[in-house]
Amino acid sequence: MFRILTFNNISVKGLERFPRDHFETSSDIAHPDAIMLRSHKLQESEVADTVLAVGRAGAGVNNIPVEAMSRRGVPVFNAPGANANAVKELTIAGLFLAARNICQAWDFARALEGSDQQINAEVEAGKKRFTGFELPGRTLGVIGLGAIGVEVANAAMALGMKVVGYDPQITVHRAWQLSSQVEQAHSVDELMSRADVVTIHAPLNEATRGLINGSRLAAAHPGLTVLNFARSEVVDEQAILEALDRDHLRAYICDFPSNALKGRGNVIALPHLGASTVESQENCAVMVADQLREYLETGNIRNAVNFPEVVMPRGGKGNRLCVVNANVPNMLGRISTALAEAGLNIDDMYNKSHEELAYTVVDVEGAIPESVVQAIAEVEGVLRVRVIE
Ligand SMILES: NC(=O)C1=CN([C@@H]2O[C@H](COP(=O)(O)OP(=O)(O)OC[C@H]3O[C@@H](n4cnc5c(N)ncnc54)[C@H](O)[C@@H]3O)[C@@H](O)[C@H]2O)C=CC1
Ligand SMILES: O=C(O)CCC(=O)C(=O)O
Repeated sequence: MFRILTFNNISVKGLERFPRDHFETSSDIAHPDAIMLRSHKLQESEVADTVLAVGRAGAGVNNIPVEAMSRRGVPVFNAPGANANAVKELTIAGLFLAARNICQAWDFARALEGSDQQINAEVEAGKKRFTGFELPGRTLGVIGLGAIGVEVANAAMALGMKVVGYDPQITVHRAWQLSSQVEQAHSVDELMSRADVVTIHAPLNEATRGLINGSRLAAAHPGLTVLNFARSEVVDEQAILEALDRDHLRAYICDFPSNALKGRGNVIALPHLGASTVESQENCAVMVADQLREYLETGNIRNAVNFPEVVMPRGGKGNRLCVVNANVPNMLGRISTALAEAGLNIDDMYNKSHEELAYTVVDVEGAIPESVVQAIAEVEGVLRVRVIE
């Protein structure tokens, strides 16, 4: 029986991927084998020693202590692309809200009082305050051309915008998906100097914290609009507010409310709704549940942010040994020596590394004695050993 501890509202469609005869899922489990969560800050919870894997039913993993999990030999899975359409749609909605001052205009209209004739008079007199701009010909700068950024860039092209993108680590896969009309910026500064609207779709990490700062805003076109559906900390919020106060920034549209943003006419802060569609919640939960289940049952790893991709079909009738170790020379030799010394014949073997970690899966003929597991666990650099029968 595998026990999955859940945080947040995980789609039932995802939880149903765990067969009840050998999986238990609950938000109240003392010694879980895995954790499945959305935005819960795992840094604030104790992660039990029994945890073999963590699954983020979403894209961003800044709410998970990934490095600490790596040191424990625990893969952290996410769901690349599974919520990209949802975030794209909300980002494009944010673009329209900003371009046409829709929220401010709606507030104005909702507050109108008097007879219909009086309301109509106020509408005609007041509407000039909400004059907006159209998108064709305007330039959208997209920072981060991954699953979401590429979809936003392509959608903006279809709306007639010019699009300039910046991503120092764009993958070949994403580059193929991107409209060939999207122009490349070679730096954030270049992108900001060319854009009328900037949208950020990069992960939060030390390189992206405060990416949109005071000096970058000052160098941007007057009247710039910033869309942030990534994470609140990728912008320097104070610098955003100061640029809004100077009317240098036209609007800030984001998914991350805060006290400082409250009550500002040219700020729209949504309650972290980017991925909140039925479809996206299902896609993310199903994808991550499948990955967790496969890892627990077979040791195979798909879409872990801190581990290599290792998928080896299960061969023979023997045991499978899964070893997580530091990515240093001769580990593979020491694992296979320990197996050979115990007279165990290897059916199949797969070893791959990712940054400082390596992961080895070995199918052997017959059962692996506990003494062999112990010997491998004691090899310097081995972080975790697991036998799957
Ligand atoms: N508001 C919401 O509900 C949601 C927010 N997000 C946020 O959006 C982020 C992006 O999501 P995806 O597109 O699915 O991730 P992704 O991993 O597919 O794409 C991220 C892209 O950012 C690029 N990147 C990394 N560092 C960069 C830098 N310094 N400058 C420019 N680009 C950089 C990467 O090379 C990658 O291509 C997530 O990490 C998460 O923080 C994601 C889903 C929902
Ligand atoms: O699960 C959610 O609603 C948040 C999604 C998100 O921020 C992400 O996937 O990075």
